[in-house]
Amino acid sequence: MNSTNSHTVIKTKDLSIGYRKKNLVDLVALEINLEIKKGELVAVLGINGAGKSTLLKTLSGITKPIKGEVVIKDKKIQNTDPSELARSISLVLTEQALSRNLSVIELVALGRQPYTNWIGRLTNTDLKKIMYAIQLVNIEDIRDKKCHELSDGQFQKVLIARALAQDTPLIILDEPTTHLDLFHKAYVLKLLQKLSKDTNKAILFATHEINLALQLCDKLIIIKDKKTLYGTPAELIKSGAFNNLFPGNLIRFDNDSASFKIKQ
Ligand SMILES: Nc1ncnc2c1ncn2[C@@H]1O[C@H](COP(=O)(O)OP(=O)(O)OP(=O)(O)O)[C@@H](O)[C@H]1O
Repeated sequence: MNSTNSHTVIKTKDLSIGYRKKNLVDLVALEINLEIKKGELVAVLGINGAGKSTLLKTLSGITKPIKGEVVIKDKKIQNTDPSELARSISLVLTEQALSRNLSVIELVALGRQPYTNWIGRLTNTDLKKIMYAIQLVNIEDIRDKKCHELSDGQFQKVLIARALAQDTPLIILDEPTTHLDLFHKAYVLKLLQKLSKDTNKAILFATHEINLALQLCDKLIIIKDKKTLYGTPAELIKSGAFNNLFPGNLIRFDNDSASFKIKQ
């Protein structure tokens, strides 16, 4: 296997993703070749059912590749044990059944699980990382609230703080702006952009907020018709990647404003 550049956080080689049922393979996308580096903010885009969640699940080791490789720290993900993986990738799934009865600080502290001993006792280093994560996301004022008392936007920030406390080189988020209003969508994605630069972590997220992703991300992964395109927003716009992203004639991509418009 070729060794990765020291700035590479995760890469794939001829990766095919999908689901196996008995002897049948349901292929979602194929020949995915991408490389995400430290400090990069990368969005996965595509219409409903294109395969965004499947890609994130495969990159985080939850779903096995159908073919090809996912490589983290020069090692295939299949050969990485779960505790090592938990120190490499933190995963934020908005719909996950997390106890909303925990306080904010307790939920953020769960991010330290990969490092704590079997009774889960937190060391001073753990506490420092928890407080630092809370400070980075600017939620000091709600740290003692119960999670069920929070708005969706506040809860999303708490989940991001938990991922930061886990202190991994890669954070993966599946639709982190679902249920948020336009202001909070922009706020959360701008926060992710700032965190990627301030902490030098790679942050990868799936989203339907294409206009915001075009403005904020370093790179974009587009999944369409089982194929992926990977590049900077400028490269993808230039190659016409957005022109046929959606079916029909309802919306069109406007190159000048780099955004989608309703066809009048
Ligand atoms: N556990 C599963 N088993 C079999 N097929 C699945 C499974 N999960 C998803 N799929 C199928 O894989 C395809 C891609 O689904 P996926 O959830 O990855 O898309 P998505 O781009 O994240 O969609 P959305 O934007 O609606 O969340 C779909 O056809 C879906 O039905």
